[in-house]
Amino acid sequence: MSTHFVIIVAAGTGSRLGGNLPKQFLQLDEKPILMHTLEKFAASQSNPQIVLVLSEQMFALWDELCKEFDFHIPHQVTKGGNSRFQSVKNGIEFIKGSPKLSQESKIAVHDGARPMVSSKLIDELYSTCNVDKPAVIPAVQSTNSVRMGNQDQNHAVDRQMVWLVQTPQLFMSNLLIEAYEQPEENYFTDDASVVEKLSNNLYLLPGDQQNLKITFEEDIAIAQQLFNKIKRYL
Ligand SMILES: Nc1ccn([C@@H]2O[C@H](COP(=O)(O)OP(=O)(O)OP(=O)(O)O)[C@@H](O)[C@H]2O)c(=O)n1
Ligand SMILES: C[C@](O)(CO)[C@H](O)COP(=O)(O)O
Repeated sequence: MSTHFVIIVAAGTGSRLGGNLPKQFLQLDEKPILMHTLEKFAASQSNPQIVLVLSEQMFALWDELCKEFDFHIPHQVTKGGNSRFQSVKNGIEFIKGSPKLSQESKIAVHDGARPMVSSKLIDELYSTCNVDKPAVIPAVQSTNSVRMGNQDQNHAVDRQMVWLVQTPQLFMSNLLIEAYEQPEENYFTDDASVVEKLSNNLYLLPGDQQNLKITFEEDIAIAQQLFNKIKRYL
């Protein structure tokens, strides 16, 4: 059976949230956000090898947190870059050194700042990705009406045609590796936009409204409410 991988990018500074520590190290439901994210992959049936991309300055902090929270999920750490693109690229370079990488391997790329991802969604994504669907992207539709343009000039668009993209994004290894060989562009805001240059075969799989990205301070409060709700049903 071939080995699959996930690159969890967590080398950002969290400038929109602010504070002394990057958001992925802040606590949610009594442990650092990033630990929730890794736990979801470890609990999935896909059970990918986890490559965690951290800013080099945060290596020591992460080690301390793992000891403090008795966190033992197996993972390998590599250093991040100055942009999300560069951090993913470093994660790919790390995987390229693995003897377990093969043509059949699937590589997911996930934001460390999305701790609410479900193991069910992770498994759906890994099992949908194959040679015929080499790029599988979770996405949800807008519950708001959508307009395109600027403040002065804008027009309504059919919201059925608009998809809000999430992570983890799943790729056959050779496609992702080749896509990340191209130079970085400003419009590369996710991995689908990088892969799009090589392939227009991007499949959208229904994502999950709860799979929110912690971006602003209020997102932590929303995520905590979701955790509380989940625990009430356990
Ligand atoms: N140089 C970077 C920038 C971002 N990321 C990661 O990419 C994910 C999505 O990025 P975002 O939510 O924008 O995080 P930040 O860049 O940290 O936030 P901000 O844009 O507010 O500074 C995060 O898990 C973040 O840690 C990364 O690994 N390396
Ligand atoms: C990758 C991503 O989460 C997909 O929605 C998103 O593009 C990241 O954007 P950010 O501005 O780097 O948070």
